[in-house]
Amino acid sequence: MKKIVVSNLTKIFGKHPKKALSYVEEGLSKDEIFNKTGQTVGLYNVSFDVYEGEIFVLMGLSGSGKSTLLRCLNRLIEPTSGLITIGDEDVTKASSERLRLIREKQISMVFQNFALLPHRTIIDNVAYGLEIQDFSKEERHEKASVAIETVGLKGHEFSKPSQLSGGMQQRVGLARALATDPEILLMDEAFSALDPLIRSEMQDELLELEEKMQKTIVFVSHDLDEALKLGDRIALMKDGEIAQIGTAEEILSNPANDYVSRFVAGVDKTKILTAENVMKRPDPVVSLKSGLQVALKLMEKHGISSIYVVDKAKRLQGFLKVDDAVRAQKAGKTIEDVIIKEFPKTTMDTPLQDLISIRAETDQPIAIVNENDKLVGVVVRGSILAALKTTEEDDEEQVEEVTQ
Ligand SMILES: Nc1ncnc2c1ncn2[C@@H]1O[C@H](COP(=O)(O)OP(=O)(O)OP(=O)(O)O)[C@@H](O)[C@H]1O
Repeated sequence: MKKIVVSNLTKIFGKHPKKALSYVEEGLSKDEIFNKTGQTVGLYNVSFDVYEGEIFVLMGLSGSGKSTLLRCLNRLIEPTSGLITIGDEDVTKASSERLRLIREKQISMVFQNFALLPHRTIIDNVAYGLEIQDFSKEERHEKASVAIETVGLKGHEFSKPSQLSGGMQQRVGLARALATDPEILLMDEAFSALDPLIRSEMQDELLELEEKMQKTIVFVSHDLDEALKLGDRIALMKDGEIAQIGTAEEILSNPANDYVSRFVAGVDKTKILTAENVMKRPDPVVSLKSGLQVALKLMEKHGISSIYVVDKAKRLQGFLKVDDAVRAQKAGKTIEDVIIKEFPKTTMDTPLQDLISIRAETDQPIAIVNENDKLVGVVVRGSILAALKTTEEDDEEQVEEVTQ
């Protein structure tokens, strides 16, 4: 279900957006527009949806418009034009009183610099959002304690922020955002100020928390690895526009243009892509009860030297080699007598790097099965090589393999 819908959002910084807008429409660059008008194009014609319960990452270089876009969602920055719908509500039309309520109850923000109040204890920092909502002290502390426990800071309730490490302070920031139980979390470079190890730990914890909480999260990051790790989907921004939206796999395996290709060029695809991204259809297969004759016919028709064998429920039973099948048929045997049951088999979420290791140890294609052991795909060497190539030109040279 769509939680946030952004349509044709534009933000021009400056007092005379109209002139700048007409220049953007003419195709002038951001710099040219600034030189001519003194106005800065923050965002131009941005549209995307965020689904309930997903982590949607806004990624891009410095100045590409990530923070502007994030802040437009709760109108900390006023859009110049366009529509933002949250749930059923058009946020661009919300009154200032309604906006206050939305920010208090529906959308929380986590900032890079933690933004904690230095003289307050951790529990009172976390309870801050509840305090403005006039909860009693008892209720505030009760809810804040739960949030503190959620982020793993139990025992630190009465410390002051300066007594905590950077990583712990950002946990407080997260707990404060969670304490009001918002539907949406906006996280602006929330982990960027942390040391790499702590940062990676926080990313893992956010993923774990998200699994339990199922909040809708919009996460700004300029770090590609972070975006790939956290994002269910990623919007890659360039000069105030969206260059591509997609899952990490989609962006890596099918970059929309040269800019995206260059942006993701250094990524180790073997850790991101999985069997699901590289497998091909297991076509054809033969069922156990069809018998050797049908199996041989299918192999001949498709020009293949082996075939997977499935049972009535399409569960994978093994595979059959053409030579074995011919010999068995002559000897009056059945598929069961010659079916090979030892073969590489794995699931759709197996990373490419593991597929490569499996493939290195065997000549057989790798069978990909679902949770019911049904054959859903097959990975041949050509599919792995093709996935590792980056440019379209390379793709044309795809190595074909006909073992299957
Ligand atoms: N208040 C402002 N007034 C004028 N220009 C602004 C303002 N805020 C942002 N901009 C400009 O809008 C563009 C987008 O900035 P934004 O901060 O959204 O980028 P960003 O991708 O978040 O960058 P960073 O990672 O450095 O924070 C930039 O050119 C920036 O200079």
